[in-house]
Amino acid sequence: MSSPNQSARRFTATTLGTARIGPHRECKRAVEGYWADRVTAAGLDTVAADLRRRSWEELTAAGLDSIPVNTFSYYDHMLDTAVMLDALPPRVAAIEDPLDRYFAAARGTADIVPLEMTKWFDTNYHYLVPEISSETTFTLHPDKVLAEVAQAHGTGIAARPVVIGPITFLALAKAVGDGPAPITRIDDLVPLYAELLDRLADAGVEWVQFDEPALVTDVVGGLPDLAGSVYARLSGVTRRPAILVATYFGDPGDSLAALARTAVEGIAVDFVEGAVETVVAIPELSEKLVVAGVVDGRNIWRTDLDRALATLGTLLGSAGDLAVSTSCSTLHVPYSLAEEDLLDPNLRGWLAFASEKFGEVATLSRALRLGREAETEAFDACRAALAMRGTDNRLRDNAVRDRLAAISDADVTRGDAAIRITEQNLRLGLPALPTTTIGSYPQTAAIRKARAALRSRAIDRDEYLRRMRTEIADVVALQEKIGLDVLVHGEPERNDMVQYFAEQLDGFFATDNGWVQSYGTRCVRPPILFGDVSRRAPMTVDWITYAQSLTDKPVKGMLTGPVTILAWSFVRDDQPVSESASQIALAIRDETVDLERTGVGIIQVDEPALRELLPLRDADKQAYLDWAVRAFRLATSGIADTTQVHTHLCYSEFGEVIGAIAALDADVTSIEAARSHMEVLDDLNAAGFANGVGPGVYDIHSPRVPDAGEIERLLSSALDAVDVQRLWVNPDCGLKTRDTEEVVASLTNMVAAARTVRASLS
Ligand SMILES: Nc1nc2c(c(=O)[nH]1)N[C@@H](CNc1ccc(C(=O)N[C@@H](CCC(=O)N[C@@H](CCC(=O)N[C@@H](CCC(=O)O)C(=O)O)C(=O)O)C(=O)O)cc1)CN2
Ligand code: MET
Ligand SMILES: [Zn+2]
Repeated sequence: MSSPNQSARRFTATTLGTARIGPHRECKRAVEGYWADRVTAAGLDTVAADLRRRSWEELTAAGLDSIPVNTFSYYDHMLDTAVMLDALPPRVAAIEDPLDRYFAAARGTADIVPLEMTKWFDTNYHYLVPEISSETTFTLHPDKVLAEVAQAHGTGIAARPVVIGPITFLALAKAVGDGPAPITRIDDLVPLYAELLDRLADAGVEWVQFDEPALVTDVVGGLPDLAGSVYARLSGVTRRPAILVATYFGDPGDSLAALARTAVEGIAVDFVEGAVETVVAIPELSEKLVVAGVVDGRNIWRTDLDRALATLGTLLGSAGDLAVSTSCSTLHVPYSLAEEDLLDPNLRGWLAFASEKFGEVATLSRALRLGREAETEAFDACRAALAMRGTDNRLRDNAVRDRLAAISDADVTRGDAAIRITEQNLRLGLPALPTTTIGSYPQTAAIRKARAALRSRAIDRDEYLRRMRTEIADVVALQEKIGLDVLVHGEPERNDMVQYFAEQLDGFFATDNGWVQSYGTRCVRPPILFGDVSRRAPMTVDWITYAQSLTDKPVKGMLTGPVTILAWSFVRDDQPVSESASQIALAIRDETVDLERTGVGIIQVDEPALRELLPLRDADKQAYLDWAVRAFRLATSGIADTTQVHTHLCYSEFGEVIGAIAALDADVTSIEAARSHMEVLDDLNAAGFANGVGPGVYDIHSPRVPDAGEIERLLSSALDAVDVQRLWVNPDCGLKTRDTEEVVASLTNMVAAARTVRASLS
């Protein structure tokens, strides 16, 4: 096999990528400052350059000998790739300043609709979906990657630029207009990637990493053949760095053999997700560098070093050379345990955030080369911590297990849906086309400051409760003024719709500073699910009953569903996630029962993450949907048929889960539809769904205020698909990220539109 880079220095320890928000969310603050005109472009650049430098220094100091660069981003790495390929949509082309054009594509402006946002594989990270039309002409603009390489070389770093590969870029893009599926444009991209290789060689780059996580999925057909042909062509380029193709989030299956038959020098494989047998079966790998992802890049458990070293040992005979790595970018885990002062000391020993993972990678790499004896201390400490975890009595709660064992089909089934809705209508007395919102109202600076003040003890619990009640009273009054039919309390007391519940459940730990990017500048602190789950006390009852005491209109009880709590937490690796989901479902079920007991007539159980956990391979999907639906039904079947259950889903490509949405059997389902023009309603009908539905009538992710006319038109087209008795009127999602002025204007128009359409019915 002849390649220009057989002599490329093979590395031994790396990570596929790193977080970029900054250890204290410096990048988030700088970017939001730039949007608010408090920070200049130069100021932003300084913050970014400093974050990159600190990150590379940390990786080098930890002992990694190949450092990923170009993993930094002001917003999203798919968007960065679209910029690199000159594939931004024409509607932003008139914006001259490149940074402002970039942010316009990401967030929209008063009159520009942003790119759609969707989940990155089965994670809670969202990428911006590139739009490819038949008019899209790709050209190469490698400024960003070259600038990061130059910065890295300036600091003497062994930089390995990371770029999303052409297959994954196109597989995740969407066709607009009458354009064909983006993946059919692959032959237009390969020459640009070849040109990129040439430019990187000019810049003195030794290794480049092309990320191809699409290869572990079935998103488009024929991926193995495509992988073989694309990388045969790219590895045939005469002047180029060595190529590492990175697969992660699953077993690459047949794509691995296809890649191994090309002249690429390295392939990264996610061994946390299995794949050892796949590797062992491929003789061509004996000429490659296999970058072994044995340290979990997306969960927070301390690596079992003995087990990881054994896996590496198994691979030794199959790979030409082995480097140790995290399984994927550490984008998905917090920066460092060092920031967690309040963490339970036992638990701390069981965990590894990004910093600690880099240490594990280096330890394993040395142990692989020098023998375990060279790392005795690290292995001993690991064994001791894991032994402690194995015997911690908080892991098992027999009361919860006994309760679950006794659950029967009757416990996950409500009465006949048609009879339920008749009884609920009698009880609630709502008008046709009832208007409502999804739960949250703007999380204002005052609300967040109050919570920060409570944390720092600048105010006491009573003062905090008083302030939150004032917020609730304001939001209730606002909704009455706007004329909504079903009110909410506004969720001011929730730092996050998952963390809030996790903080009140046994079996979970929350972090102080465990921030992870969710999209753009928005971050979350996923709680750590470590043991059996149970509810200590009611979690929402006081807030909802307070809100209900202020109004005669119905106030919805507002809960997060078991699948979503699970999806947005770091989950246990010592039992099937389906079991954890059932345990959480029981806790939520207890809460619904308590809400009902206090007279609450409508309870919403949000499941926005239902689609996200869908397995990447077709073969695994049905089993997931079965347990996910059962968990939701377990959570919502403990109450009377006269209590109306709502659910809410967002950000979803509902296609493959539409049957599951129907199977949830909620009385009313609010669903994202504004951007897809109500098409989802036909799909729901086709799936046999006959319950109430609230297709979102405007997109809350954009600052744009919809006018009443456009909402009327959407409602009319919705009425073509569903009976008037089934249709609800609501936005796409919660309003927490918007400001009050936009919310008032949008909801006022929404209520006006509902009234107009209602009047036209009689
Ligand atoms: N977990 C989760 N995943 C989700 C969603 C979600 O709601 N939750 N929604 C979808 C979209 N994702 C989203 C993710 C985050 C946010 C979001 O608004 N995040 C906030 C943080 C929310 C939070 O945890 N707030 C805390 C801490 C707020 C904070 O930063 N406080 C300051 C101090 C307060 C101040 O002076 O402003 C600090 O700690 O420094 C609170 O309110 O208590 C942000 O990035 O700004 C929105 C949508 C999908 N995935
Ligand atoms: C991401 S789905 C959000 C649902 C939640 N009830 C809210 O309104 O914020
Ligand atoms: Zn939502």
